[in-house]
Amino acid sequence: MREIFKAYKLLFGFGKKYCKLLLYKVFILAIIAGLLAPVGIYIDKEIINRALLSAKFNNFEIKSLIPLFIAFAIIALLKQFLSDLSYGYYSQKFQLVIRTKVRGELLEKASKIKYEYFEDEKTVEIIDRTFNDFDNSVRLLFPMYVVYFLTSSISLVGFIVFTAKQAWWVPLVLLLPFFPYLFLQYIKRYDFYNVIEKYWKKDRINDILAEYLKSRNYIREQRIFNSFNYLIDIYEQRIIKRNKEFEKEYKKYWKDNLIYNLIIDITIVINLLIQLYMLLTNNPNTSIGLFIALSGQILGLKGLYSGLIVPILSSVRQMRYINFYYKFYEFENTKSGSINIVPKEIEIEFSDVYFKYPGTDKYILNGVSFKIPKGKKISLVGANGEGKTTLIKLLLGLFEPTSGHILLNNILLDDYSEEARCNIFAPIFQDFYKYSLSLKENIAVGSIDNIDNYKMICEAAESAGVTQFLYKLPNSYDSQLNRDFTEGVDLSGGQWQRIALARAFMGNKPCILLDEPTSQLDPMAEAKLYEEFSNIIKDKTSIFITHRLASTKITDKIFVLKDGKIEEEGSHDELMTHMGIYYDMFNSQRSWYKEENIC
Ligand SMILES: Nc1ncnc2c1ncn2[C@@H]1O[C@H](COP(=O)(O)OP(=O)(O)OP(=O)(O)O)[C@@H](O)[C@H]1O
Repeated sequence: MREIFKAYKLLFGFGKKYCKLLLYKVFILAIIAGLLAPVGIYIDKEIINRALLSAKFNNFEIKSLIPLFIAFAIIALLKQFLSDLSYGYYSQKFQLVIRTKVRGELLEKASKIKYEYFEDEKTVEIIDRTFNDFDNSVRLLFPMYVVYFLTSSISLVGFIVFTAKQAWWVPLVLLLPFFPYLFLQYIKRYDFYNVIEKYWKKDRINDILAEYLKSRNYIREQRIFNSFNYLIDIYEQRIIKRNKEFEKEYKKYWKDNLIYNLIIDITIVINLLIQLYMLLTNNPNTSIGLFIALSGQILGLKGLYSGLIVPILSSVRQMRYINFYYKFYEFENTKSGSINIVPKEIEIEFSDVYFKYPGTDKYILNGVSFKIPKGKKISLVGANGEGKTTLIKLLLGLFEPTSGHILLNNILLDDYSEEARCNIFAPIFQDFYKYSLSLKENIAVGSIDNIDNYKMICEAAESAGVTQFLYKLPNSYDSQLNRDFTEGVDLSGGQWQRIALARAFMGNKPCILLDEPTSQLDPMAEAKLYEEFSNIIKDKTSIFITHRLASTKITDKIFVLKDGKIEEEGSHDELMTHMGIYYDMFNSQRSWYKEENIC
């Protein structure tokens, strides 16, 4: 219960902050809607009693009934109007506020939390559900449940007032099944919600599979490999299995509901009989009018009960989603030190760095130590999965070392502010993002502060060779990329890679980190880029991850990563003389090139 109050405090806080008036309007509306029930009973009673009286004495006077008829019509219309206003308008409006303002707050928080939360399944669930389920829960909790609960409570009070006048025990009979009904519903429904929760993980896996079946990038491969039917089969089998399990739960739920409904139905009959008894025994506070008016309401007792119970019970379920919101806000923000200066030159030092990914036991880095002097360029090589990209992620502060230190110009990396770090490093990963934005924006994301610096964007594009295909684009730098929009243009992998490179050249950052920057370029383009590279990166400190060992020649030194350690270190010639891992790797590639030449 405390959690529910806490959640409503949070929601009313949003309401107060973003739409104060709406908050008040909802409460006023709910109170009016609640009052309509007892007022309706009174009006119905009066109309029937007066009509019967007139008929008895044969002096039917329509005039005296007109105000009552008008009130009757107003109540009937108002009921519908208030319901539409509440569920059709206020509810949507509040959700829109949540979707825009609160989601904006969530996005801002997401931009600050440590990157590691996006790579751990447990925390990914929290992020996913905060974004997807939270605003839906909010819509239900407010205004829906609030209106539902307030309206039903006030209606019930009206009911109690009318029936208590007949005899003190009549409202008790009315309320008698409420508590066992609430209790049974609580236990069973709670179970049912627990079952639903278990399916989140399975549903997520299915959703990911469904995404493969409808997303352009995946469909191409499925067509080529003809794996479409196989994936559809898996998807269908999973869904059928899930639905069967779910069906069992629904059946159980339906059976339980039969019992609840029976309790309510028996209550309805008992209360109707009580009203009849009151009428037949000439109870002074009963009349035919009241009997008919109350009977109508008693028949709707189920709605009244669910109006009281559903908001309470469903609120319990919604708390799970609201809890995701709290957990999300408990995520630590990326550490940001106090040093705001961006040095012109950077020296990088890893000192005995150990690292394992959060939630895993295996050390990916096992005591890595090295130093890259200012302005020097190194190649980082090693077999797949040796931890090259991981090392870059650590250098960027996306993850923190499990132990050991990373220093920039002899200062701990953590001591630099986040902003400074962003302005020091220009990283390009293998899986860089292809934004459905204009070419200009796609380049400028590398240093978004320079989005309007046309000269810088052009220079970055020139350095990365983007200008070589610029003439093919319909609107030059303003061309929309990707085919998500009708006017969008598709580019080749190599062309995209050049754009990604251009991002790295934005903002004149002192340290460039390139993770396989030329893997998609054709050999001539790659060779040319290497030629130009020294000029482009000039005095910048650079780390160059590559599997094409020929490219290591443009760097000053080569580090070979093996079993989480720098196993070899030196120039190309030194490592070749050493005849270790690098020597073997280089020779295997050399022989491959030779064979190809022979062909
Ligand atoms: N978020 C993560 N959680 C757990 N393990 C991870 C995560 N990301 C990567 N790994 C693991 O870390 C190891 C190193 O991965 P990394 O991408 O750094 O290798 P790499 O040397 O860059 O490989 P490649 O040459 O294939 O790009 C791999 O075994 C990988 O499975």
